[in-house]
Amino acid sequence: MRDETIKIAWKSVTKSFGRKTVLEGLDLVAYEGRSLVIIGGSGTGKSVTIKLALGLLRPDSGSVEIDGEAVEYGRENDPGVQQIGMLFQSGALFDSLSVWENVSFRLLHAEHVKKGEAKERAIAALDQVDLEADIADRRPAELSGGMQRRVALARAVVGKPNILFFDEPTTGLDPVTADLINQLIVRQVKTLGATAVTITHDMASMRAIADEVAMIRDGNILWHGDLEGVDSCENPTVCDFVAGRYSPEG
Ligand SMILES: Nc1ncnc2c1ncn2[C@@H]1O[C@H](COP(=O)(O)OP(=O)(O)OP(=O)(O)O)[C@@H](O)[C@H]1O
Repeated sequence: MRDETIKIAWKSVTKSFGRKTVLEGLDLVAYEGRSLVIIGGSGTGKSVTIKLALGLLRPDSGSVEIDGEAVEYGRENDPGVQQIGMLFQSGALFDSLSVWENVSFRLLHAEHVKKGEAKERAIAALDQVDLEADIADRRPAELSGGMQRRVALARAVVGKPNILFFDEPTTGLDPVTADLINQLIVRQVKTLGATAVTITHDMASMRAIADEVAMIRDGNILWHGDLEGVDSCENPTVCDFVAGRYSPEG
């Protein structure tokens, strides 16, 4: 039986930038312990949808709720946000910091964990993504792109969050490395029992990660259903999008 507890709810969310309306009354839910993948054309508002849930953007109207409580704009450093892990597009590591300092950045600077303990926890998180402790003192620039992405994943999970956001986690990686990242993401989501919300243009990644898929179009959710519904073509526009077929409607 599926756990139908709603973890994150976007409720009639509207968001414009200048005269451009990006989200127009968007309704979406992410269920506890499930992995939701958001797809849609470029510039349709996928990143904006996640940024609203992180409190990095404020909706013009409507709201985003986590565990039934409205997300407040600018609350990234609040204790409540500690339960959220985020993997940004292309990893976004700090070049001037060592690998372990990157992984434990939030532990050191927001939670004020002591250095020794923070390093131990960083090494444990690196182990979770199959990276050896001996890379902890290296700089990100010394690592391959795939390893950097794993470090970024370790950083997202080090605080044992119960919500994980992934923004284009496989962009720029070769298919084999992308597959490894997908597997590590699935493993982390399952180990933590987290609710995951992923944005991707990579349909192989969607298939590997998703329990559910939602497609954004024209400022709202065109379709939201189980991954199987994509393959059985419940919605022809979603089906065309996933198959990479141009559709004048889409
Ligand atoms: N801070 C901002 N200021 C002005 N415009 C913005 C801002 N953030 C997003 N936008 C605009 O909102 C629209 C949606 O952006 P968003 O990044 O959410 O798209 P996306 O669906 O994630 O696209 P992509 O798949 O190409 O990454 C775009 O037209 C973008 O230019």
